[in-house]
Amino acid sequence: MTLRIAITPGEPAGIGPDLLITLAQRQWPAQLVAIADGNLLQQRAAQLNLPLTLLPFNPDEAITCQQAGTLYIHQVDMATPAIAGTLDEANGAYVLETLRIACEQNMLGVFAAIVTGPVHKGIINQAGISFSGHTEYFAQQSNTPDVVMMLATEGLRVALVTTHIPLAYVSKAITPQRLRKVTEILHHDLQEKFAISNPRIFVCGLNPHAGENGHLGTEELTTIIPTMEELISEGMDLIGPLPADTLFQDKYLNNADAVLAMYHDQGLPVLKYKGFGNSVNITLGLPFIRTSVDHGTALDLAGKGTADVGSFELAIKEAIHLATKKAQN
Ligand SMILES: NC(=O)C1=CN([C@@H]2O[C@H](COP(=O)(O)OP(=O)(O)OC[C@H]3O[C@@H](n4cnc5c(N)ncnc54)[C@H](O)[C@@H]3O)[C@@H](O)[C@H]2O)C=CC1
Ligand SMILES: NCC(=O)COP(=O)(O)O
Repeated sequence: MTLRIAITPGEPAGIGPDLLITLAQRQWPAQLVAIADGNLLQQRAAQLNLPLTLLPFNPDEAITCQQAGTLYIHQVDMATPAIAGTLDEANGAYVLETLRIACEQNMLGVFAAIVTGPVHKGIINQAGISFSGHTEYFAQQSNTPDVVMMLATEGLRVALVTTHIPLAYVSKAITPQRLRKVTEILHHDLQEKFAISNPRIFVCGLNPHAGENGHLGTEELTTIIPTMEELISEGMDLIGPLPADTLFQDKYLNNADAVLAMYHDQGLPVLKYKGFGNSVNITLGLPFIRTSVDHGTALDLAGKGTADVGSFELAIKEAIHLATKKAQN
């Protein structure tokens, strides 16, 4: 069965378009539909000296595998032409519109998954649109109250209890309800999406040394341990809370199906140190499959042809893999 995958290249001044054009030089076992401005892709392909034939996307046509050097295009007009490496807030609404269409069309079943390239959160906000990330945006657009950001590389999966919020708000955001919901979604998706029958999840503490019995912070005693005890009594295999500074060692990781970190910069630096360029970001709990890259817009590399395609490639492959499994079930 051939599947149809929506791809949003993200910020037009960043490396997302470059990476998509580079990856379109090969044949894919799925139909890849870029939701983007075709003029941007043609202009960037010329800048990178790569051939690109854009084929108008028609959802009523039969789904065929992607041929090398081609991309299907669902046209969304930019407000102004993009210059590689130079952000322009005039295109903030365009970026959001590509995400909105991708979400809507996935909800309607036109696509089997969404793969997103990197967006620049700052320039979207500068354009007057409140935006903290794809994860939160897709949750809101699909009316999903709780979703989980998980990044995965060979040998390590890291999921986050909180995502794109200021550090000052993290403690308050780690409520028993949120921790329970995140752990349930992670546990469920490790079973359903990754075929792990009884997932073992290692849980980080929030405070240094996991609070040192309340002497260095109390969230472990008031929230994390009681919630974990409840979930363990319901049958989950949870270990922790362990001090985050010593959790990420093979002794634990060799027996872990995932690590649950309390906040963005607790878990992701370790994941990216291990596998930057070879990691994929997967949103768990959404009503559709969504994968993404492990990196940002890398404006310093846009238009130069030197950006590493590894993570974008993995994001497309993982989306095809997850969507194929879902279709088979
Ligand atoms: N999936 C997404 O939409 C993501 C978006 N971002 C956004 O990207 C913007 C820039 O963020 P930064 O923190 O500067 O991170 P960044 O990932 O864009 O750049 C950090 C460093 O990594 C390098 N780098 C990034 N991707 C690379 C690649 N594919 N190949 C080779 N080198 C690469 C860059 O050249 C730079 O030196 C921010 O607005 C951030 O919010 C960040 C992460 C993910
Ligand atoms: N650090 C991950 C990141 O910024 C990408 O998040 P999202 O846009 O996929 O929600």
